[in-house]
Amino acid sequence: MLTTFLTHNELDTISYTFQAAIVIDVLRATSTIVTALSNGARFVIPVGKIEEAVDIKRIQPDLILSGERNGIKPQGFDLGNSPLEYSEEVVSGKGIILTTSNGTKAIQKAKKIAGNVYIAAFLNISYVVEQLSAYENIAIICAGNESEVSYEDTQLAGFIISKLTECKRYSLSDSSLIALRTWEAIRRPDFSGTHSQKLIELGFGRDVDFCQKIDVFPSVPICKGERIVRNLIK
Ligand SMILES: O=C(O)[C@H](CS(=O)(=O)O)OP(=O)(O)O
Ligand SMILES: [Mg+2]
Repeated sequence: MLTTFLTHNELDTISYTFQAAIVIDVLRATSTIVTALSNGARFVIPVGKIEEAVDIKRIQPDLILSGERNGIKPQGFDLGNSPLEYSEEVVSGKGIILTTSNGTKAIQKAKKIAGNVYIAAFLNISYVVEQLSAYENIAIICAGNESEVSYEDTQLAGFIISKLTECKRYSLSDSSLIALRTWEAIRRPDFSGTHSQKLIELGFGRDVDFCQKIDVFPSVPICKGERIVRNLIK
């Protein structure tokens, strides 16, 4: 069964569990996590609140404190939520604390409903599908924007469902069918939604271009305890 959640707020009332969950926040948290780990970061700690992130940094000052609120890097933070900031020179060998508006909250909620939690972006989609095809009962979690559906996240969910159902027979929830049909209508990333526009207005147009790239990084981040680590695909 493939069950899709179109926003992270939908997880608040879930009382059942899944073998695996995949978290999608194309703009921009999961694109940033995939990029950071692929560029050699040792781990990412996803955190819901700014104060929590700052507390971790106080105890472990060597970690990079990063994230955003309203798209912008909070005062005193080392990095924002732009994947392009997470170059090899900046993150290689480092641990990162990340707090964002939606993505890191979605990851924390995913950990409550599944033992195996993976992180997806267009940047690593085929590698994600390879890992997921081992499971029968999968939650596909789109972060969305608070309780609003995100167009890009829904497209990627549909792309993943399209690839998974090519290799195996799965039942689809209605939300999975909505995501699949959204993807099938275009069959390429279409970043014409409101979030892309907002990021372009904030000066992050290059992020919007970058996050549309497919299969740039052969790695699938996976949650291990409080950390997200790189699962290198050979
Ligand atoms: O930084 C982002 O892209 C968003 C925040 S906003 O929608 O731009 O305000 O955060 P995310 O948690 O990655 O969706
Ligand atoms: Mg988002």
